[in-house]
Amino acid sequence: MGMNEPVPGLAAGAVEGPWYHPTGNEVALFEQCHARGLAVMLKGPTGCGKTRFVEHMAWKLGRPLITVPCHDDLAASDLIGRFLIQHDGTVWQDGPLTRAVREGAICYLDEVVEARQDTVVVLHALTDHRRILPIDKTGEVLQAAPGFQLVISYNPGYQRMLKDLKPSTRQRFVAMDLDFPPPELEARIVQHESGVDQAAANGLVSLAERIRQLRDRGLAEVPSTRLLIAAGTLMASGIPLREACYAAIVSPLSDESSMVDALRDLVDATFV
Ligand SMILES: Nc1ncnc2c1ncn2[C@@H]1O[C@H](COP(=O)(O)OP(=O)(O)OP(=O)(O)O)[C@@H](O)[C@H]1O
Repeated sequence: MGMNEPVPGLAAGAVEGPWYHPTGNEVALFEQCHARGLAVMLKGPTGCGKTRFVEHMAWKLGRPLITVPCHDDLAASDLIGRFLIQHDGTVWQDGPLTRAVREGAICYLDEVVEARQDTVVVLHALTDHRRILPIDKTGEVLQAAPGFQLVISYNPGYQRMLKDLKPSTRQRFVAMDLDFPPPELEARIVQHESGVDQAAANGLVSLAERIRQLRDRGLAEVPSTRLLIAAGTLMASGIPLREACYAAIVSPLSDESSMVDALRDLVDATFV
């Protein structure tokens, strides 16, 4: 989701909110962190439900949500704001973090480990008792409005050797581990999100279980709940089961022919 875009499902499903099925005690834990102004770090593999969880919690807590996808070019000014040159001078424009601080929104920094270290450091004064955001360029020091909460996501397996969060940053967050849900629950999620029938959802999850065992045998990324939902969506729209799995699970996971063959064999064994 891009910066500043509305939360999907919020307008359409405002009564029910973005659907999220808890996998443990994460809802109560998040609520307590929110009430006490504690920043949260969501740890977990790609596509396991971190973003959906934040969307759900923002809705549940009645706070606006401002999402920022992080990347290695993300500068502090992309978060805080900058002066824009106009015909009659310059005007200051708040960045997404500053807006969240002023509005008392939940600010979600997706894949924060991608951001430059000097960018991450601007978060520090917001994550302790001060709850302030100094804006050097305007000389302002903003006090975070009630309801402001910082949430970051972090995929511990991804690029582990290359990038990591500094301990001084990590220790400013309450960490919550979100992993793929247990099989029965993951099947329910796949069924709900894709509209596929129960038998096919169970099949997709047992396929995922088998493929996830290949993690240490040459498969860099294992299939996420998101991939299973994509395959289920194709199935529900009439694409034959195996074809849907080849397109939505096997091909996105690997380009290497021996691995692709092994994955296809697993698909064929699951959906005989
Ligand atoms: N517990 C859950 N309840 C409801 N839906 C879920 C749950 N877990 C996963 N999903 C589904 O999986 C999809 C992918 O999850 P999401 O986009 O939240 O992953 P993510 O962990 O934020 O991934 P990334 O790290 O790639 O951003 C969601 O759109 C949702 O359909």
